[in-house]
Amino acid sequence: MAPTAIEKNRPIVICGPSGSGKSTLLKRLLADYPDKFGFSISHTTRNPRNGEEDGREYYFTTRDKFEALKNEGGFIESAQFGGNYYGTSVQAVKNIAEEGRTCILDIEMEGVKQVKNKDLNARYLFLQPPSLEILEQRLRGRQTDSEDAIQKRLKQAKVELEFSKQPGVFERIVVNDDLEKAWGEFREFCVPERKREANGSS
Ligand SMILES: Nc1ncnc2c1ncn2[C@@H]1O[C@H](COP(=O)(O)OP(=O)(O)OP(=O)(O)O)[C@@H](O)[C@H]1O
Repeated sequence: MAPTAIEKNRPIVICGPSGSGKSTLLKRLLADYPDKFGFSISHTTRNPRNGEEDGREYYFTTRDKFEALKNEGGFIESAQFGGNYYGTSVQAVKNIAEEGRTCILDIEMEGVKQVKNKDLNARYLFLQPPSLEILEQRLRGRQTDSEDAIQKRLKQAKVELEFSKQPGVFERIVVNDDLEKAWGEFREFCVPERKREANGSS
């Protein structure tokens, strides 16, 4: 039987503490392979703003439809902000595979557990900072977080590092010490050699 889109284009879950370098590596991946990857489009019950299109920025939906899909287990995760629902549906991830792209899910620990409960055939990579001390330096260095936020992130990082050690959760752990080395390992996981040689056609 021919492989399904999701079997051919397995989604990639990237998880790692805040400040471990996920955005840095993902930015490089998308710049180097602009046609290969995609991000799923979220559902929302909020109204579209001027210029927003259904299926581009969001899948716009009603509360009733959102709740029905949620009750059917159609969401990987969902949350409420400002009185509106937002969520990532299983189908939105499958849609990226059907377009011939690999869906990237940049998610935290709870999200990883949710994805594992869905039939998404995902591959899981954990990005690990070299140490908590270096993670703290990097969080301070990027100058985007308050002291309070840094402390919260470090506390959560400890929980996530423990989680990453559980056997069978992550297929690959990349330590982001030297950036070039981490990039090489990250790219190898996301774009295995044989696919690079085939120029992305396999
Ligand atoms: N190997 C590295 N060596 C030194 N600095 C690095 C390295 N990798 C990333 N950084 C720096 O560390 C900081 C945190 O990286 P980044 O913002 O990519 O983390 P993140 O995992 O995406 O965080 P968040 O989850 O909060 O978005 C950035 O300032 C980045 O430039």
